[in-house]
Amino acid sequence: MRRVAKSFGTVQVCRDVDLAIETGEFVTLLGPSGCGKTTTLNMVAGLEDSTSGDILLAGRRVNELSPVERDVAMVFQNYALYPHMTVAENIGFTLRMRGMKRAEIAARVTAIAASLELSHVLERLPAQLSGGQQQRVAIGRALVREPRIFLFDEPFSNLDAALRVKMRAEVKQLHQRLGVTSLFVTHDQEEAMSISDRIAVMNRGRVEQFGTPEEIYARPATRYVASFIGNPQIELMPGTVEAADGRPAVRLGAQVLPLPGDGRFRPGQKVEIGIRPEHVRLGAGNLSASVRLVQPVGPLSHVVLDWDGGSLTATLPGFSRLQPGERVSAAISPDDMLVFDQETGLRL
Ligand SMILES: Nc1ncnc2c1ncn2[C@@H]1O[C@H](COP(=O)(O)OP(=O)(O)OP(=O)(O)O)[C@@H](O)[C@H]1O
Repeated sequence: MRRVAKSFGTVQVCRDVDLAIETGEFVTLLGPSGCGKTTTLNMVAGLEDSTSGDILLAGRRVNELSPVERDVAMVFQNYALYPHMTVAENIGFTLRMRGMKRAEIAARVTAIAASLELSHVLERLPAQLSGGQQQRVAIGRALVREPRIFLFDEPFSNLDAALRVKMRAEVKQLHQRLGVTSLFVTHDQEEAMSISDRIAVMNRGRVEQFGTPEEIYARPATRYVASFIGNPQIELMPGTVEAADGRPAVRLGAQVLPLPGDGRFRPGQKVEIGIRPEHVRLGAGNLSASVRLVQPVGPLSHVVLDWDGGSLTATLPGFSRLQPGERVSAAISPDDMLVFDQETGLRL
């Protein structure tokens, strides 16, 4: 997509969306409700016209082409299976519409059903399937057409949490096997991180950052991206850069924490410091805090700390023995701190 914009009347919902998706790539549009993800996907699908800009598929402008001519396949939140047709008939439906021979349809349906582990339910009606199976039928129906691009609009949002995690893995494995270019929409950052080759983080109709899960997580371009990705959320604290013993440091309330000495910072600069929970090390360091809350989640414990600069969450391995009210000292390596310009929100 090149500089794509979309307005509904006077309301602009997408601006300057530039996304170059490689053939075979799995890309996710991630952002909160209303940020324009579905509208962007619909413009790729041809279900919605763009107000300006180019939609390109395999290098060709397709703005004027219908959804069918674009050769894209869409999987929606509600699977929209035909209730009176069997699984086999649902999967083969578009092929029958195209007038393909029965034997060829049967062969394709059999192959797709095998890859989606649906072979044993081919003669059932959708109502006789679990939610996950229905979802796989919907994917099978899209796959059987051998589309150029697969578009998914929050396909797992109607499933319970456990099934959602399972379906993520299934879709990812399917993509690894078949390599169909895919564009996936979700507001769930963990889903996006776990499934994508690259993620486009959207905010109010714009793409704030387009990168691999690691780039987005470890090197967020903006404060918004940093706070949207990560669970527990990154802790953000306003501070001012100063020089301590000739080295840059940041003052957060009464505490002073060293910053990397690579020339990125100047004294007096207003910044916002981002600290991820796994970067807070307890037991050594000059940040003195008290334990407010210990939340074990199995492999990890999230420990919420109070200090005079605010609160901070530390993620520790296993079951923490810390008690509420206990005093601890914490250290954060300068290289682990994400520093943003307070005004622009851009990472420095
Ligand atoms: N047909 C329409 N007419 C007017 N406004 C619309 C229309 N479709 C979407 N919008 C508005 O455009 C904005 C973006 O909607 P969109 O559905 O793309 O967001 P989204 O990020 O997919 O959110 P969600 O996850 O809630 O679906 C919203 O503010 C929405 O109200």
